Amino acid sequence: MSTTHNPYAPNPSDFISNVPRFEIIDSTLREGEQFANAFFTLENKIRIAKALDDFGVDYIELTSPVASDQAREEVETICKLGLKNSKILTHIRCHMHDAKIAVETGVDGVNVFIGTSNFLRQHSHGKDMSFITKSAIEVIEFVKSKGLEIRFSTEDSFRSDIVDLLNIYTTVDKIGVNRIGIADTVGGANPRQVYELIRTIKSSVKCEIETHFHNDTGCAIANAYTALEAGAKFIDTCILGIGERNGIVPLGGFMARMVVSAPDYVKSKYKLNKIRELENLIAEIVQVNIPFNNPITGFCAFTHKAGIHAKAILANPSTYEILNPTDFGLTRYIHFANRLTGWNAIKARVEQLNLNLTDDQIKIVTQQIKKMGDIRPLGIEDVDSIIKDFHSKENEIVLDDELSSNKRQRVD
Ligand SMILES: CC(=O)SCCNC(=O)CCNC(=O)[C@H](O)C(C)(C)COP(=O)(O)OP(=O)(O)OC[C@H]1O[C@@H](n2cnc3c(N)ncnc32)[C@H](O)[C@@H]1OP(=O)(O)O
Ligand SMILES: O=C(O)CCC(=O)C(=O)O
Ligand SMILES: [Mg+2]
Repeated sequence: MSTTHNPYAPNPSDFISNVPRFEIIDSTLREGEQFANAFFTLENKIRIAKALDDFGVDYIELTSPVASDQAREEVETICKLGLKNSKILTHIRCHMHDAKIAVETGVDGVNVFIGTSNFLRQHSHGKDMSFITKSAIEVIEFVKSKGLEIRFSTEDSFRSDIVDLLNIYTTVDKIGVNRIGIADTVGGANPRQVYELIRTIKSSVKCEIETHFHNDTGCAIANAYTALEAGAKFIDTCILGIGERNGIVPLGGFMARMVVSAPDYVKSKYKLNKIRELENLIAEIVQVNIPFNNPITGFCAFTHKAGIHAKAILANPSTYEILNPTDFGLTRYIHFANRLTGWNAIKARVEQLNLNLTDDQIKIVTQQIKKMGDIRPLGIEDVDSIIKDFHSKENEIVLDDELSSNKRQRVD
């Protein structure tokens, strides 16, 4: 027997990795409010905050209280909910005006940001690095003096000069911040760039690292995972990934990634069976459908179709599943009403229908199903009626055989 390890055929346990004990900063009520379709009433904000708390996210980030009178009221109201699991943050510009309002709202901490790339320095706030550094120090010291958590983030970190980044991060680290934030604001970073930047920054600061990945190029979850491998601890998420443009790391998809990499930690900390409820809640409020290929909750995320897959799934679901639907309170489904089906899947259906057919008979009826599946899409009723017809005809043949053998016996 060969003992060569095949790297393309890992066991489920081969996906477990040594990522740190990460924490989730869910920004559905901040970044998510920047999603084109989002209009959150106070009542809905409370529903979402309570649902996120129940799921177990570590932090909930709220829209700046400076955005509007109502926004401020919402921050104050959510801070008074007395959530059990989640601390409350608000997200403000690196500006004393915003900081003074934020610290009065009752939040546990403040997430401060300012753009450091040439694009943002020229076209957003127009400030140079020395002004940014001065404002950062002033705001951080002020928020700390109020006894609140403080995170300082550079917006558009991946298009910022590395020397500027190291200077600003080491400066704020020396003053003492809870976290620094690294943001892929335009969603252009790839996992290798994420690994390199976070490794470099991690080796220069003592504080923890939070990350914020946009999904413009489809790398958000992969980048979040790589950030953890590189030493980040906090990941920003939104339910269904909603946010500015096409959004950021989706909470559910990120959980799918992490339950494979750190199953004990994830299952003990977060109520995975609440993901569907959370996503349905947001989908309804922002009027979108859950994508068919969404991790975990897409309508066919646990549906197996081809005969080869169905046979192996019936023998051992892990053969073709890296996620176990029961971890999310869901069930798997075997789609047997199509021409790609095989006799093992049809046998399982015959057993469900409580009918008796031999394996050879099931192979014949499977061919009949495939013939019909060549002509048109099939429903379960089509397959069931083919099986039942076949079964009745086979029974008639048996009865005929029995009758003629009885007759023969009488003649004999
Ligand atoms: C990448 C991100 O998602 S960052 C978070 C984005 N979030 C938001 O924008 C929250 C909602 N925003 C708002 O309600 C408004 O934009 C406000 C209240 C913050 C500001 O409104 P306005 O004063 O009317 O300014 P406006 O939105 O047109 O422009 C942004 C202003 O913030 C300044 N600014 C932008 N980023 C920063 C920053 N990180 N730190 C300090 N100032 C900043 C800009 O210079 C500009 O000020 P200016 O008009 O004096 O030049
Ligand atoms: O505050 C941050 O770290 C991120 C802000 C943001 O939403 C972004 O840069 O896309
Ligand atoms: Mg963002």
